[in-house]
Amino acid sequence: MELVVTDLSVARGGVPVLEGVAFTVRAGEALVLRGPNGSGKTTLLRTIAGLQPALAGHVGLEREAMAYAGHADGIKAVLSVRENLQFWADVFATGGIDPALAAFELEGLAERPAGGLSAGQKRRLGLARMVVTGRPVWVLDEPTVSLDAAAVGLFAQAVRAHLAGGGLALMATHIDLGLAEARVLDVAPFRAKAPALDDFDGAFL
Ligand SMILES: Nc1ncnc2c1ncn2[C@@H]1O[C@H](COP(=O)(O)OP(=O)(O)OP(=O)(O)O)[C@@H](O)[C@H]1O
Repeated sequence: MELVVTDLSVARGGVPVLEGVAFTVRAGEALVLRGPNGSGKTTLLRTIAGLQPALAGHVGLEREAMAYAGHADGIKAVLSVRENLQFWADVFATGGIDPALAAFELEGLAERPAGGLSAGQKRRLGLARMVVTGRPVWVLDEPTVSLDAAAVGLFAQAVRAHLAGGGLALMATHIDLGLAEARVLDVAPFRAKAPALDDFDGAFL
């Protein structure tokens, strides 16, 4: 299993953001995307996860291999923590949810309605969903937002376990996860160039 991204160009709102992005992430590896606000990390992750079309280039893995966690946690507020995870286990036809509850220390919150959780607890539940999917490729956008230091440690542990099990992870984050083994890719060199104006005067009309 490997994620091979070749000459990928991505756009937001029809405007090219990054172009010529290329990298490979192999089983057991994590790649962290870095870059300033607005540099295109979210757009790149969404494109790789198949949530929006690419302008050009190729993602060498099918969407079904990936589990994506974006800024929204994808939580059903009226369901309990346990019911939320069971829902995802049913959707992905995977086994029990206990390892996911344990990985993010959610056992004590299992019967609580998810809508009443704190922001960090909701994020822990959203990340526990990744464990439940059983999918080998985790695509994570700012996974540690709202997490305290202890929960960041739980997340790093969960990623390590995922890699050790033959999975791989691609994530955008501004903070140091303590995953020394993760490679880092700065997206800034891939910034799309502004298109050349072929009608300079017309641009002012
Ligand atoms: N609808 C839109 N039309 C045009 N440009 C947009 C639209 N929505 C977002 N953008 C721009 O696209 C660029 C890429 O945004 P993106 O969210 O991918 O960046 P990011 O690297 O994830 O940023 P952050 O670190 O702040 O999360 C930004 O400059 C943003 O302002």
